[in-house]
Amino acid sequence: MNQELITARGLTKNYGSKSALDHIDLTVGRGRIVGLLGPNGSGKTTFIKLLCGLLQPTSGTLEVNGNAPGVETKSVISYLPDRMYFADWMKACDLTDFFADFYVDFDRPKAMEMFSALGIQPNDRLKTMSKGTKEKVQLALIMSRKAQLYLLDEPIGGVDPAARDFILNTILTNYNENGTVMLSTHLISDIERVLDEAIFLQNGKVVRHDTVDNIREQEGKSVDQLFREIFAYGS
Ligand SMILES: Nc1ncnc2c1ncn2[C@@H]1O[C@H](COP(=O)(O)OP(=O)(O)OP(=O)(O)O)[C@@H](O)[C@H]1O
Repeated sequence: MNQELITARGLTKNYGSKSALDHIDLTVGRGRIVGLLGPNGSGKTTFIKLLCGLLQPTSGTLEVNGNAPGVETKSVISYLPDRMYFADWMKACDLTDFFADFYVDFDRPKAMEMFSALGIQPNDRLKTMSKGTKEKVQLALIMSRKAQLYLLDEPIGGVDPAARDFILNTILTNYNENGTVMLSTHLISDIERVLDEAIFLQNGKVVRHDTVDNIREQEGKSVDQLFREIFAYGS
């Protein structure tokens, strides 16, 4: 198992004449926490959906664990989409049943523990919860799988700053250590303390992929500062 977890070669995705990802080459190893960073429309969600097998590349190749996204890779990926996909009438505890049925790697006691730490009542229905609480429920479920790759599309967008810290600590302490977490976000200053690596996307191209330590050492600035410079309007 020494191959890279993610390998993209010349990965390109077009929507009609619009190019969302343009000849991406990158590799990501195991046990990493990786930030997928870029302005609106830079291709973050498209990349995540390609990894999940929800979209097919227009050209180039993409592999997770040496396999093109498909049935085999789906069983090792735990995916938090950018919007809620559960029916509103479901209770938090119904969702744990659902996950237990679907995923052999789901750890129900862990999910219940996380619900409790996040102040989520298992018998509450989603429709009675605030947007941020629904996000916490989803994240607790997603992180309670023992997956190899966690793909989190904007996991902390809707939650308050105190909950953000708690969620980031949850990500740090609760995921499978040999697994990799890739998360897209605009809240870079909030998340950069947990990141090992950052991938900067701009107009569907990787403009920088480096470890956070290298960025800090070589640039003498935080990832958030570097992002603001690279993507400054009018620059
Ligand atoms: N279904 C679609 N049909 C046509 N164009 C699309 C579609 N989905 C995305 N795009 C375009 O592809 C580009 C990349 O979109 P994507 O959603 O991957 O970006 P993003 O970095 O996730 O953006 P955001 O930060 O706003 O969520 C954008 O120009 C977007 O308009």
